[in-house]
Amino acid sequence: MVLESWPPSATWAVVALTTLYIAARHLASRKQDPREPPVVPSTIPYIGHLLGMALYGGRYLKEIGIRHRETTPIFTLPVPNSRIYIVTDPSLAAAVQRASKVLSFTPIIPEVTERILGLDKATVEIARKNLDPAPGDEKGFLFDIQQMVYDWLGPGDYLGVLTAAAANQLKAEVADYIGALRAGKVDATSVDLLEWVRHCVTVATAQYLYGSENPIAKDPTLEKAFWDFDHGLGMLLMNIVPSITASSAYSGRERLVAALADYLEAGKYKTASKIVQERVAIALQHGWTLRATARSELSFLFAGIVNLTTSTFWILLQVFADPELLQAVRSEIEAVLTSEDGDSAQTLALEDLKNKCPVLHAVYRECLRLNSDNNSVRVVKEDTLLSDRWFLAKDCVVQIAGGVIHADSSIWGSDVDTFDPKRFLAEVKGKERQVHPAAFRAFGGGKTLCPGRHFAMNEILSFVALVVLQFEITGADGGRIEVPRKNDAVLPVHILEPMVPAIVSMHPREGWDGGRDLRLVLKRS
Ligand code: HEM
Repeated sequence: MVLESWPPSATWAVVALTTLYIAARHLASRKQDPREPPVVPSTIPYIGHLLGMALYGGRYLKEIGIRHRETTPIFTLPVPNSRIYIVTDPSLAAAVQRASKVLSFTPIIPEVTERILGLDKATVEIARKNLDPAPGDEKGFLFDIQQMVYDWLGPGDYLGVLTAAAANQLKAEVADYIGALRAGKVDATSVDLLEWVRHCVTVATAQYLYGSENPIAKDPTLEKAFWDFDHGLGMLLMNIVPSITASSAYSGRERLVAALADYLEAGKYKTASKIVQERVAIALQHGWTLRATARSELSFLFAGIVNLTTSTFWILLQVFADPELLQAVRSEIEAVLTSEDGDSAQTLALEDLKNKCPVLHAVYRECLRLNSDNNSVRVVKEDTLLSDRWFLAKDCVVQIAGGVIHADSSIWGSDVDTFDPKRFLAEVKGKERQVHPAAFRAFGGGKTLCPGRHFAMNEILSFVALVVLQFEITGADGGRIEVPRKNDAVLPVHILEPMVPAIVSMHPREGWDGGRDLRLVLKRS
């Protein structure tokens, strides 16, 4: 009888597959604990969310987040053998940040860096040691290096030293470019603004961090290698035969690592910035080889370049796209320029950009809000009840969805998708804060808050001021600049890039300085 009904009819096959599908979907969307955050099932059980993230990047998560944020501040995405808990509410984000003992980023750092930087097994073992030491315990490499970077880049004398070095290096890059424009060596009417900012920031950062012997100064083709590496990070992270599936990123990384390794082995780091010298010293104390240290230094170069580049690009584009805004920002900057009688230079005190240019500062904040879809990631080290309410299972992942929070109209207003620096003006002018402090997520938050944020602001404001003072920028045809949409269909590893290149016309602003030089100092004397 059984054989008589074989093979099964198409109807039976459909019924069986449908039943299987419903059962799988039901199983995948079951809560592990009644207090677990609401589960959002995927169309394809178990792997659907992973596929969605792989295909649509950060936009996938953002769309789900925006759909569910009004009903719950946190939800669960089931994935094979684990769960991803997505937090979309600033108060709950702050609670995640406070629970840093049980919700921690550090356990994932060794594996992420192994994949992205291509660390060898022995070095990963060193990186795994004493990640979160209790007081009195031996401290591991990651703990020591993070502590040092947070201390040195925090407010203090060294921050001033590095800011002055970076600003003067950028000034030199801009001066070189003005020279090339005046000599007719470059086409002023067709400039890819992001490419231009990338070039200035990459060359300047390599120089102020690694000195004049830095690998990019010695071999300018490494600049392209750097951006190839950056654009393939998502694939490197997946780590499926990266030399084939992420070939440009892989070969860019390996070329940079080889050049940095030669630089370190030749002792040239002794002419680098003090912070780089200290980083190398810490790596050596913990038993890293110089060749492995080259990989860690690539990560520092990356941290110093990528977010700074795209943030500066958006700020310049938005300022020059709006004549009134340009006028406001330019007047503020010109108002803080000083010069003594008979002085052959005007002085720009970098501190004044931060404290006396509220519109510039507000544009900076608004561009970061609009273009940062950053996710802060934590691993659940033990079963946890977040805010006494939400059950989070051990070994699962929590993500604070910056892209969702930055696009939340209940926080930022109904014009949330529009560029409007005014929303930050009151805050910058020191009036009462209108939004939860954890709602601004461009620098992450809690224990992983970006250590470079003070420095980044100083450097970006200086670079923008240099360009606003010295250039006229219009659309390529001489008309108004069109601001392209951001490309959010990528893994949001840094401030998002535009969907299409912004091609502009860039001319030196003649006569603005009365023939005087521009001197950059930290503070007015
Ligand atoms: C606008 C510019 C910048 C933005 C938006 C930015 C943003 C971020 C973000 C979102 C993180 C991860 C935080 C998290 O996971 O919660 C981070 C980490 C980091 N940033 Fe920045 N960053 C900027 C500039 C810089 C600069 C200029 C430097 C250094 C010169 C720097 C150094 C670092 C370092 C070293 C880390 C890793 C910290 C760790 O080890 O935990 N950043 N940054």
